[in-house]
Amino acid sequence: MPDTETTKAERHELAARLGKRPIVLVGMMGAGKTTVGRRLAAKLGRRFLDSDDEIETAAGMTIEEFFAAHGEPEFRAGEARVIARLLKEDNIVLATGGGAFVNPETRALINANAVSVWIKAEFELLFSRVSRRSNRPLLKTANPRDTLKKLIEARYPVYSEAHLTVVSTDVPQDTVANEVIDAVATYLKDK
Ligand SMILES: Nc1ncnc2c1ncn2[C@@H]1O[C@H](COP(=O)(O)OP(=O)(O)O)[C@@H](O)[C@H]1O
Ligand SMILES: O=C(O)C1=C[C@@H](OP(=O)(O)O)[C@@H](O)[C@H](O)C1
Ligand SMILES: [Mg+2]
Repeated sequence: MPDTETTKAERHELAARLGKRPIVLVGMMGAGKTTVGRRLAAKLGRRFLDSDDEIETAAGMTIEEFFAAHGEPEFRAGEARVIARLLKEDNIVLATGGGAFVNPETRALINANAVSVWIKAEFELLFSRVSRRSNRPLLKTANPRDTLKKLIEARYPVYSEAHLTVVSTDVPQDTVANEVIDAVATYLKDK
């Protein structure tokens, strides 16, 4: 979408309706939460935060190293704490790690304090993206395709509790970011 006067005006209106409330992106690994979130924040003049980045900085190690050193339960506890803290920030776009919204307390906190958006992508697209890099410890199994399928089955009902869903097909991240803006604007108009 070109950065026309109309879209600028629409973004202004969106900002007014949204106030300082965070926009939080949820969904499967590889959906594009981090890349789209960064783009979205730039478009809206908001600060971009990523729960995985915060954990990496606080722990002084990568997510992969964290899983290896401390295991998944400790990662999930840290993730929940980090997100609760970040949700107190104003004017942010927060990209969560794919498992964060599965935690019922985190999910309730996000939905009470932010506008949540499920970035939804179909299996083959997700798989092609996550298999390009090997930094997702949950997929280090004998059959990563099967693991990803099972995670999708288990998590889709949970992600559907987000306020909004934006389907990400194989289009540029900029397009997906604009679709999120449109979806949030429509949602807030109905409120
Ligand atoms: N719309 C898009 N078009 C092309 N590549 C994308 C798009 N969204 C994400 N990607 C790529 O897919 C991979 C996973 O994206 P990422 O933002 O890390 O997803 P998530 O944070 O949801 O796991 C990255 O290599 C990223 O560059
Ligand atoms: O789906 C998951 O449980 C995870 C997703 C990852 O984040 P992205 O969704 O940003 O890849 C990261 O938090 C960790 O590897 C666990
Ligand atoms: Mg991410």
